[in-house]
Amino acid sequence: MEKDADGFYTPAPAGAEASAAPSDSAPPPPEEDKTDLIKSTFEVSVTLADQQRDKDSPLYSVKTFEELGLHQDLLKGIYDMGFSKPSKIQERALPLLLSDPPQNMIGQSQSGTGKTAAFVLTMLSRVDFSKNKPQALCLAPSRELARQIMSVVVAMGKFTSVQTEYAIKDNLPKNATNVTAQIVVGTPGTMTDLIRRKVIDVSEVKVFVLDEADNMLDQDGLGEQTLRVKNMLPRGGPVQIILFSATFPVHVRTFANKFAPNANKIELKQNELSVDNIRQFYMDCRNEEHKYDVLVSLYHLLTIGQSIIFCQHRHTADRISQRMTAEGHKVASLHGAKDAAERDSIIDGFREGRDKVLITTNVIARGIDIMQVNMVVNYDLPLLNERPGANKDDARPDIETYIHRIGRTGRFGRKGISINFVHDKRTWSQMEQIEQATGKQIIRIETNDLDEMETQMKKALK
Ligand SMILES: Nc1ncnc2c1ncn2[C@@H]1O[C@H](COP(=O)(O)OP(=O)(O)OP(=O)(O)O)[C@@H](O)[C@H]1O
Repeated sequence: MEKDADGFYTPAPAGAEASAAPSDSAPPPPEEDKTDLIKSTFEVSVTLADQQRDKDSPLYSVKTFEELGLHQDLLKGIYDMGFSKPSKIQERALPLLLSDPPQNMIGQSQSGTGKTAAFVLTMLSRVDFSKNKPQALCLAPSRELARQIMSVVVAMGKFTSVQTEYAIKDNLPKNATNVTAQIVVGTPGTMTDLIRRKVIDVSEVKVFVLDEADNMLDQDGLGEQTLRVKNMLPRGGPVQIILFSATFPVHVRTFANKFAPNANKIELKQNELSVDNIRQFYMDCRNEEHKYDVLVSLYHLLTIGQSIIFCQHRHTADRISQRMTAEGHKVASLHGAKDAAERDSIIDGFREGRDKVLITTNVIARGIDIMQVNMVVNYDLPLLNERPGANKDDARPDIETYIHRIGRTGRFGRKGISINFVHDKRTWSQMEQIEQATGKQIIRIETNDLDEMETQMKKALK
């Protein structure tokens, strides 16, 4: 993050993190890559200060962090991270989260508006650093997100003596016996396993956080595993349950209310679900093969900043990344079938800007926060789980996943672009359903006029 003398915020230039990395791993972009498009991203003078003064912005706040009742050491951590003013969700949620006696919370706010800080600051505020026992547990749907949340815990807790531990696959040694860290962040399967084996003693746990809570509670997803963790928590002492997400579809709300009874609630209206700084486009492709050709023709634009290409299936992600690599393009691919170490190194490489194009599945559709990502491509539109034997033509779009996918760009007030590939009647109708559900227009761009495409994109990023 970069701020100028007036407190204005300038989006981090593409590859900014990379320039902080050793020079052999992240060479500066060649001069010829610095097209008008990249300049336009640099020169965007949308200021964070302006957005934080606009009542309608999710980044708006009246108060300062000092007024939210945070400990001095945490304020130091916040300022050290470069934050100056809270966002709307932080301003509204933190006083409720920190009040005593602790109350449950169901909090909703658009992607990239700072929910992580709200629950991380709560965990850091509630734990007793003098006790060497787990006191706050946080669950996320993917190891990538758990690792990212942990990096926020560590950064915000930099001026405290907090100890942390992961509950993610292949992280703790097989013979680990006793976790002494106060804050444990992980995924539900591994967390359950470690609690069952008494590696994690939950007797002192007082905060339980679910990030991407609608996904974590969904019976078609991680719901069962998450409930298992909750049922192992101490029943005597009150545990503060905190659920956060950008989306809470109707079908999980009832369960969320049961899971976090009597919670304070912060909710969004249906037409507020995605932020306006993400401009949405679609490209009319002729067929599956043409989708691939169009993607390749976009390669130059994809690499100006960073981009994420979402596919519905792992094999598609593998196939197109292998094909593009064989044709001399540099792309990375990530999905759940890769082993833990490989997943870590792929996402780290992308985060550090060594790779600019990441081809993936829904595994990182949620939560992943990489500022330089200014483009998301839905190579395949996200679909709800197809029931065995169901007619393919009836497949419905997965609106929540769509909102989370496009939310990988346009983080904390930055501009971003999303492009949907449609290639037949079915995908066209699915896109229309998405447009209707989100209330946001999706604009057509030509597939065969690269100059026109670049012009439109420049405009969108301004
Ligand atoms: N008050 C603040 N001032 C400046 N930057 C902030 C502030 N709060 C959060 N950020 C930054 O904004 C980005 C987005 O925050 P975060 O990842 O918490 O969003 P989120 O609401 O959890 O999004 P998602 O729904 O996609 O998970 C992060 O890079 C974070 O460091």
